[in-house]
Amino acid sequence: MLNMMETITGMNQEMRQVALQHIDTLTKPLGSLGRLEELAGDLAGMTGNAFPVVTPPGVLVFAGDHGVVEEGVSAFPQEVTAQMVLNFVHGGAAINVFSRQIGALFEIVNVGVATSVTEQAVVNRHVRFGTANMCNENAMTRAEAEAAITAGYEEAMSIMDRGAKCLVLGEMGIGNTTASSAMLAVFSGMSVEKVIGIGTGISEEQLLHKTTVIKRALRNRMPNRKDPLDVLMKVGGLEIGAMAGAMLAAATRRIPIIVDGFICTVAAILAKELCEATTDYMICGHRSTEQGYEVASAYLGKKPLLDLGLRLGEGSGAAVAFSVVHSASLMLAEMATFQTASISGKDK
Ligand SMILES: Cc1cc2ncn([C@H]3O[C@H](COP(=O)(O)O)[C@@H](O)[C@H]3O)c2cc1C
Ligand SMILES: O=C(O)c1cccnc1
Repeated sequence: MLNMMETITGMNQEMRQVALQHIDTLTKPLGSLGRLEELAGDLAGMTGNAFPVVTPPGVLVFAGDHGVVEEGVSAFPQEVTAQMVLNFVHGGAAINVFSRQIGALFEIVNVGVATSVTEQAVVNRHVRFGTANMCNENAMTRAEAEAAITAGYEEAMSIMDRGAKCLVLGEMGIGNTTASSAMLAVFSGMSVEKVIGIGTGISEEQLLHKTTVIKRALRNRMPNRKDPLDVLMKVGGLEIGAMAGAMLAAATRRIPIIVDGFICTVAAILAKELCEATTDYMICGHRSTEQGYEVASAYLGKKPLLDLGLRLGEGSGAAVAFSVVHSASLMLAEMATFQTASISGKDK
């Protein structure tokens, strides 16, 4: 665990400045490409390259189940996780469509589905058959929490070895908004009411019940806010740990990470708690409408790129946001300067 984080250092500020200065010489009024300019500067700082390349992106979707679903916290039954894994294999999920659109390397990783998954196309990094119900016992052991993080770390290393220049991370796990809200309540110190949301679409009444369930779990488990692994093992999820591990790997390799919606943002917070410098490599792809997202993104200290009213997960919003990240990198690399295009500068 420790040596995973040893080699993570913050972004290269000098290279960021070099890129920003170059952007000011391009054929456009100063600052007129707004956040794309900021983003391009950040990409240069992350990669240490004045002309960063983000293609091909690598999409990793981690799947895991949640024992807490037996409390009735989701609108869908647990078996949907495994059924959606098959949908990913057959290419019919939203994330498949958007991954094809952006020419991504794609991998689905089973870290904790509750039933056995035998499909060849699914990478088997199975840690356990779903988490335990956090109301009654720890979601997982400390060793399992470490194994989930390691699985994510190693799969991210592997997809980067195969050429991925930017990571899009996603998840599938019925019940995982409950685990995410519980983790966020602990890390942010905010009330459960502020960090919950309707997930797959539960009713007002079910939302109240979900709040009660999370409060009970937090009271029974007492996660230690200062010990990120304790929070993950007591009230977290295997796919959440794996996404955090993948983020640590990307930061180690100076590869940009596009963070998806609510669940992925909570994984980003876990990665931040494990190693603060990891946040330098994160780009928040989109603003999820899950209520708790506001607290999560504020705690992470990042402003999402897109606001499309999405609340799906799977990495879908991050995959859509990839095109914006790609635009920023191409603008930096391909636009002419005032000098090369012989365009007159601004009148003094
Ligand atoms: C068909 C279907 C596809 C999904 N893809 C992502 N999620 C999303 O919904 C789940 C979290 O919501 P909750 O905590 O309310 O269960 C996660 O699996 C998340 O990725 C899906 C949910 C469903 C039903
Ligand atoms: O924003 C998300 O990641 C999200 C929100 C609701 C349900 N599933 C995922």
